[in-house]
Amino acid sequence: MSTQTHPQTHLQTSLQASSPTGTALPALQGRDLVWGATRGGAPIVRGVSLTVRAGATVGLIGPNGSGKSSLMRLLAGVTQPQSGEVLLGGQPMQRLTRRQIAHQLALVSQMADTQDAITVQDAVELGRTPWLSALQTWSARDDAIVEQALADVGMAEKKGRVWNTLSGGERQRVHIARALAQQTSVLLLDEPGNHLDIHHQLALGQLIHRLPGTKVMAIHDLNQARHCDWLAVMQQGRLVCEGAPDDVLQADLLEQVFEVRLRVLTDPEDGARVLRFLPL
Ligand SMILES: Nc1ncnc2c1ncn2[C@@H]1O[C@H](COP(=O)(O)OP(=O)(O)OP(=O)(O)O)[C@@H](O)[C@H]1O
Repeated sequence: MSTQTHPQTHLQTSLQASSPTGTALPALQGRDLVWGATRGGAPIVRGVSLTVRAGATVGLIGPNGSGKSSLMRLLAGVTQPQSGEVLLGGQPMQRLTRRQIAHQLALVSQMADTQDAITVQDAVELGRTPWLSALQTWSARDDAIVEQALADVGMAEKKGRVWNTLSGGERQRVHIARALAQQTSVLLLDEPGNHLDIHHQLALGQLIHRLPGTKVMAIHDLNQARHCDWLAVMQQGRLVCEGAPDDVLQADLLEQVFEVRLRVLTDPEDGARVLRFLPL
């Protein structure tokens, strides 16, 4: 597979471009998205187009402040682009109701918090809200889905705990459980490993990759990003490169985008490649 670099970037133009789309309808698509122009300044998201194939796990990488979270919020329909559009399952998002969006897409955002004195169980049950109505009231199936989501993130034993007594990592796991309970075909995760200890980071990585459906996650750990099917690289509000992880995570790109020097090591035990980063 090849990488695709984008016209705005100074990065070297890539090999032949291959579409991440395949033949199926993309699960999620951003078209020429622009957002967040400050007075007299450049927009924060600057003409980003990204196609996410159904069933793919896409990693969004880039330095601090490059616009990953801003792009995630646009793709989730939480903020509206100043120009461009987002298509969800082929449908322009602006024509969908909040409930229709919530049936298809869940977002785990960074720094989401609440002051409400809710329990872990209450927080995860919120994930079922889009599916409830006067005709569709809470059922045993909803209980089972919530229970499974709590178990998936290892929070079942703490389901009675009150939100403000939880640690940062526990809160993050509850956010993820709430999104899992929403049972959508598209899951957007903004730095899901944030606050998690190494055990829970690995467990979460395995869980995310086991989950069916389409996943887009902003991620800082480039060794973990290698497990995605596709990587998209943000720099100064632009998507500057995308492709298969091993094609994207090359020394020249890492030097230009992250200002680090790459060394690739091999684990003598299983032959796995490990990326090591050094200052330039
Ligand atoms: N609502 C806002 N108003 C003004 N500036 C904003 C707003 N949201 C984001 N920014 C700015 O836009 C830039 C991109 O922010 P964003 O959070 O999207 O980056 P990021 O790539 O997710 O960063 P990080 O890796 O640090 O989480 C940053 O300089 C940030 O300060």
